[in-house]
Amino acid sequence: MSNKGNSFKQNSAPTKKRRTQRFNPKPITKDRYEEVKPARDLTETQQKVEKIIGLFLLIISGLFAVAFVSYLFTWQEDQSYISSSNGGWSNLFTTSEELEDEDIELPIVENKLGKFGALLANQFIYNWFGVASFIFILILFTGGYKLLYRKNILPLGKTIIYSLVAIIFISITLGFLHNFFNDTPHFVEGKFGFWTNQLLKAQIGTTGVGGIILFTYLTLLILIYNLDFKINLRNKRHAEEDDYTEEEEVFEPAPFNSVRTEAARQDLQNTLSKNEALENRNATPQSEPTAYTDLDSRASYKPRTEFPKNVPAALEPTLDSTPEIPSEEKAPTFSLEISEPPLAEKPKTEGISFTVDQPVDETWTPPTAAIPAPVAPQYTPAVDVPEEVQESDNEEEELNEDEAAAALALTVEVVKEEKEITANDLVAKFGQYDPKLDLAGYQHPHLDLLKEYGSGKITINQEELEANKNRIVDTLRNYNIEIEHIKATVGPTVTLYEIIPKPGVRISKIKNLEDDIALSLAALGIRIIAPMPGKGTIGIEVPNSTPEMVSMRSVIATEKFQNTEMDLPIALGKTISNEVFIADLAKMPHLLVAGATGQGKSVGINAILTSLLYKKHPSELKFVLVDPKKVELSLFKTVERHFLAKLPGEDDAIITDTKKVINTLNSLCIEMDQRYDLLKNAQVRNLKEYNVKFVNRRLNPEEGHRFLPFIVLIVDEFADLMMTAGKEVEQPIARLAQLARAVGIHLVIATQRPSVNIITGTIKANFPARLAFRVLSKVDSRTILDSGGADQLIGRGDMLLSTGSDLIRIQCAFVDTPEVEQISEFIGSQRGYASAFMLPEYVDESGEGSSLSDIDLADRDTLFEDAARLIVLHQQGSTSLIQRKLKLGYNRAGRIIDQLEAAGIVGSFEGSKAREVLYPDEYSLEQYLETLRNNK
Ligand SMILES: Nc1ncnc2c1ncn2[C@@H]1O[C@H](COP(=O)(O)OP(=O)(O)OP(=O)(O)O)[C@@H](O)[C@H]1O
Repeated sequence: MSNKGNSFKQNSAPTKKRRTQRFNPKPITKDRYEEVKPARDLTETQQKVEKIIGLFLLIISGLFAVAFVSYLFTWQEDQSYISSSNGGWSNLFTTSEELEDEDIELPIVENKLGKFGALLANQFIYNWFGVASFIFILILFTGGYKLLYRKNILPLGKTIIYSLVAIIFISITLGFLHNFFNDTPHFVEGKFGFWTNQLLKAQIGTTGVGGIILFTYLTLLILIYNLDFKINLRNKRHAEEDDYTEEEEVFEPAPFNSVRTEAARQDLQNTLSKNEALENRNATPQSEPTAYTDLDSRASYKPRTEFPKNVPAALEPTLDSTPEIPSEEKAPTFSLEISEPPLAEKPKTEGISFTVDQPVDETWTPPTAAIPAPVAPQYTPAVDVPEEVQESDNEEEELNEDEAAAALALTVEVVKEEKEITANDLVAKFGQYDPKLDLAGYQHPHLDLLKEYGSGKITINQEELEANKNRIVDTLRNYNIEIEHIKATVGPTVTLYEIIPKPGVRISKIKNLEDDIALSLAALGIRIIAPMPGKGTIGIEVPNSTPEMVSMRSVIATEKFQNTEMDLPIALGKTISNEVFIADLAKMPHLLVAGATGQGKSVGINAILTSLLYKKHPSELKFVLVDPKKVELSLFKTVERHFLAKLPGEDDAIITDTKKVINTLNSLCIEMDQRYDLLKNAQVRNLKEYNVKFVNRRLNPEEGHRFLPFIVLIVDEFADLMMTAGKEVEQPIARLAQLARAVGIHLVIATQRPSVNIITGTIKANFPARLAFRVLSKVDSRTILDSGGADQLIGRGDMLLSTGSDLIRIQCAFVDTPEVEQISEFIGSQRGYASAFMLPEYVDESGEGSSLSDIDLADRDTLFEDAARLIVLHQQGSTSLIQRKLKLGYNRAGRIIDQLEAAGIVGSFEGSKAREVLYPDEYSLEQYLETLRNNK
């Protein structure tokens, strides 16, 4: 795989162009136009008023533009009319004759907007803010556009605030510059700019005003671009180095070959080992790669010439705090905080041999020419460190305590400073590490690849509402339940009627009437929520007679999705109150999806994938796609070199074969373990903190550190896997679900059959977020959601999301196969990485992988099925049992047990113990045997 893409040089010496790309906010393109919240809350009259005001503002903005532009050319000619000494605005109401009497020449004005235009432009430009007044046109246009089209061309609030600030500063700055260019017309800065400057000048002089203006602009640059004052930093560093050299002389021991040197070095090692102990408080072993950094620090005790000045990064002993992602204010997005397991508790994978095939494209290649490799100090080769540290431990008591304390204090300080400077220096010199640089020209899919379905608006059928309301009230009245108040909220597919019963009515009574209400409304999919959490009402959800499709486009186009700061935003659809629902997969942190066949599960999975593809850059996210059905996810094959991850040596990134699924899951476990080790070395708690540190060049790629993309595992048909591989799949899935969230590995597991032997207790416990499409029975609904409800959904993307505490009904966004194809092709046609993201290699621990795969299940023993039943019945996987009961010879029984293992009915050979039986009951076995027979 080529490594050129992300070479240090490319990522280290940003050209001017690159900086601009990084710092400049994204240009506003048509795709980024955001839709304003639907006008469903407004009455028709209000909507009309809004449109009229919008149109008015747009036209006014056009007229302002005409008046202002023409003022620039005609102000001199119109001077006599507009000057306040001649009457100013009051002239507007004076007739031509009267003006003529006052010796004002005709034609009165040249301004293209006539007398009014001349006066208006004069007011804004001359009397107020000078040419900066043109910005008012932008404000009027943005406001007008928003009201008329119900779309934001720019965020209105921000535009107004920024524009007003800009008007003031531009006016003042131009006023200041006027001091130096006297021949410019006076209206350039307007009276505001002029007088503000005069006032300030009187107090602090021209230089003072210049200083304030410069300060203001630099402050703005810092606020917007976090401007770096590199020169200062570098100077500071040199100054510090110089200071340090002086101190260094005090501590410089005698020549290295003398006995005294050896002792001094020993002391130093002792203090360093203490220092390391302090820094790695929570158990970084001395031989861990961090020694590299510390060695560099040790080198600081060598003469200057050997100091590795350009060490790429250094570990920073304090934890970086990750900036909090502001949660969406109004949106009902949920964020599920689950405390991460302490690193120490992370189980280790034992006995699995693997080699790491590091995807070079994803890593920062260490400097070669630009930055010399660190010079290892001659007297302390890296490999010697642990040994010496041990020795020093033994001699610790012999140390002179005072000296040690002094040396320790100094060392800690020096080490810290050097690390700080090295990392900061690198950032100052080369900018932050940019993971996107390899595919800098990558374009996110644009909105036009998605289709608009339906009108996108909710049509309220008053008659239907009224009729349903009456029927609900009547039905309840038949059962002597009186209602105080009833209110309807119309969603895309379902209308929610909230009722407040008269005091004294028992809630359970209404809940029991579910079927009766459904009967009276002659509608499927009635769901009663009694009581509505946090509302004090009882909700009755009734399907609309004409459901509205929610298109993926209408969800992706919203401001809420475009501006979301979530790590892994998934736009699921719209809630019952027609609000766009976006959830953060990173916080869920895993999602279990269930639904009977044909109810919208595949569309749901496509919606999840599409949202992530729209939002993330290929460097930030990789998918592991498991598709036993072989057809559902094959559309994503084209994005292999951008977004997919696979095992080394595999041809296909989309995994369809059960054995390969097991290998991939185990490989993901290894990736998880490796990531935990990296996190531990970096002394951070999660992927985000880790990446922040890496981007700030505080982690050394030579120690194996790399930018870590999120990995999302999507399994389209989990039941199939559980049937064929049982525990072998369940175990790694459970392990990943328990531990992987902190290292950015998230799982989305879908199943048609939410039965307890598929969604086992272990799996359920680790998937707090569950998404249920319509299922066929209440039992299934209980299995997936721990409550009923999913059996009452109406299908076609109608779904319930359980977040542990809440149950939210959502209409899933619809994205059709051709759209997904187009998106994949759009991404696939762009330049990608040399290959898919490589997962660590997994070699089957038992070494039986190859021999098992040699077994051809199509060529099963005639007694294979009988043996399987026998073993499942006795729950004992032993060859001798088959031998005895089926009266077979050892060899044949042995062959059958191998076949049973290859078929995933029994586990692997476990020495003297009987093999594990992977099917709990005959029923599941029979189902599996049937699949085997059909596949024959
Ligand atoms: N969100 C949605 N909005 C409107 N219609 C939908 C939606 N989701 C699914 N449908 C309709 O339902 C049909 C079946 O959906 P889908 O293929 O996703 O079902 P499924 O649960 O994956 O079925 P299977 O498990 O058999 O693959 C779609 O072809 C589409 O017509």
